[in-house]
Amino acid sequence: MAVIEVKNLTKNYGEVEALKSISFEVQQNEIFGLIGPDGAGKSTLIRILNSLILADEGNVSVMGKDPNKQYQYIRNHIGYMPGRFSLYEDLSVKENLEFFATIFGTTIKKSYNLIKDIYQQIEPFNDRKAGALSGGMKQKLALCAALIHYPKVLFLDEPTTGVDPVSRKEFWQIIKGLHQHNITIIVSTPYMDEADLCDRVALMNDGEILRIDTPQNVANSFDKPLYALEAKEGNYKLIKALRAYSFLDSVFPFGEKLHYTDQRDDDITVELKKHLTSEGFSDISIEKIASNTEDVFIRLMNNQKQ
Ligand SMILES: Nc1ncnc2c1ncn2[C@@H]1O[C@H](COP(=O)(O)OP(=O)(O)OP(=O)(O)O)[C@@H](O)[C@H]1O
Repeated sequence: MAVIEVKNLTKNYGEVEALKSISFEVQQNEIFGLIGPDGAGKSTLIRILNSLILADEGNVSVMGKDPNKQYQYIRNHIGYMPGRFSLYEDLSVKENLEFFATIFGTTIKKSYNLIKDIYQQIEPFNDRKAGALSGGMKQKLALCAALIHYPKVLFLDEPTTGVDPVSRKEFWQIIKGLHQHNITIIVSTPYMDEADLCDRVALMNDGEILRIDTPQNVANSFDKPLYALEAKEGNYKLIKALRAYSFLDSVFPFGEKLHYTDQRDDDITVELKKHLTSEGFSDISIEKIASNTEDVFIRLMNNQKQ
């Protein structure tokens, strides 16, 4: 059964088209990732699903309810962790949790089974003011607060943005652990590597969904042979030379190398090396590689611009 159904959803802020007629479904107990850069429309989408803002057009159903009309039901049965820390900095860890538990007519004790793995990590700081916690701890507290009423659906808006790599990894272990509690999770992130940790992802850019699929299918959907390139002269000169090459299909920086596709589909390694040598490049390395989610995303975004 689909827990979330979105059909032709549109949202504008004045001239800005934040969501351009998007459609998708999220199934029960999925970890569904909204992957995309700043401004893609992820927060807008999450806020509409949460009943915090209204859509301009389209149909939305969350747990079978319309966020415009049955927002009280939705708010009682979802958990929401906004992008910015939104708890009370002047209250202690325990006071914050007790406050949110009271709002939902529950207690920390009643929710303990669900939150214990996370809560145990912040419990030693129970009396510390939330404002004095480290970034990773604040994030765990916010997650506990979002879970305090045993939500059926959990929305996490960029929970790992600005978080150090170790805390990011820990946080994803926690998300995975929530799976066993039968909670459907919608998580947004600008980090492409986090796509692989979701069951399915929607790649979003500029108010549109460019692709929805499992991370494996997305990564495998690159439609051309892909090469990683480098040369002693450096990426800047190499990109310039490749842009002038008549067989170029696409080239973009990727980590310390360049990722390159050619108009020809047969193996061009020897041919391209010869060409770059004739252009004065040395220590040239050209390697045929497997694509990943980021390659596919960059390609889809480039196609979207054209
Ligand atoms: N309240 C608002 N008023 C005007 N424009 C807005 C408002 N909220 C968002 N936007 C614009 O709508 C577009 C989508 O923004 P949104 O915040 O949904 O994207 P996002 O993918 O969550 O990215 P971010 O990480 O920057 O929040 C952006 O162009 C943004 O500037």
